[in-house]
Amino acid sequence: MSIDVLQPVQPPVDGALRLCVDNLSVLRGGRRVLDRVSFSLSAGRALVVTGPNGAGKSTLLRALAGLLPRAGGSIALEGGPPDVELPQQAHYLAHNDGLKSALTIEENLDFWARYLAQEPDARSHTIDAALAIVGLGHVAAAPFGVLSAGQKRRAALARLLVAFRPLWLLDEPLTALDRASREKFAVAMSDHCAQGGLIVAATHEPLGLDEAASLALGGAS
Ligand SMILES: Nc1ncnc2c1ncn2[C@@H]1O[C@H](COP(=O)(O)OP(=O)(O)OP(=O)(O)O)[C@@H](O)[C@H]1O
Repeated sequence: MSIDVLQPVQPPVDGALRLCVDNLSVLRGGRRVLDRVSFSLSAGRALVVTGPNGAGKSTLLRALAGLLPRAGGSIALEGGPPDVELPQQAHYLAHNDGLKSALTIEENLDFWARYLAQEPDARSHTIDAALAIVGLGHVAAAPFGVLSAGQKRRAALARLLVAFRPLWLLDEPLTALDRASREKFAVAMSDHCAQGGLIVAATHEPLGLDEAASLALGGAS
């Protein structure tokens, strides 16, 4: 199978990255869902985005991932390679797991690792290592489609590990995870931050990170 590859991402200078969101406004269906949202996040830090249903958490993540246009304001990942766009420096984990039902978990992760065209980087995990971290080594050869809901989410989280991207954008990452899996993923998130990564996570539940900053969005619908 031949696949188009994204531009390789050079590892950022540790500690130099900073996500800066300034007066961000986003419309959905003509309605201003995000109105002049501002925050900044340094390398090594995590931001937990909270708010009631409809507050705009997914909208914020999609805008950061470059999937929704801005109605105003700016988004910048400062300190990274100037010729690489922000979405190519990010992993975006949506509600959808982003894996193919008919492919095995190994095949899915192999696709993502090659698609993301990672240069050799000590911060990327092998597929075996990523599966071990999320506790799916025993079902590596099973089609993604036959997994349980929690196993599917764990496979989606393994996708974050097989190619290093400094910025993780996570929409309800803990959905369907049992307690042990949540604890393991909390360790993976801490490790990512310790490596100079940044995390923006929308969640209704505690992420298990001790020192995460928080951003509360208002306005339910
Ligand atoms: N394609 C769309 N067209 C019109 N309105 C939309 C569209 N997508 C989302 N919205 C609206 O935008 C608002 C924000 O939705 P969003 O999914 O960002 O909320 P959320 O905070 O992530 O909610 P939840 O906690 O339920 O996941 C909601 O009122 C939603 O109905």
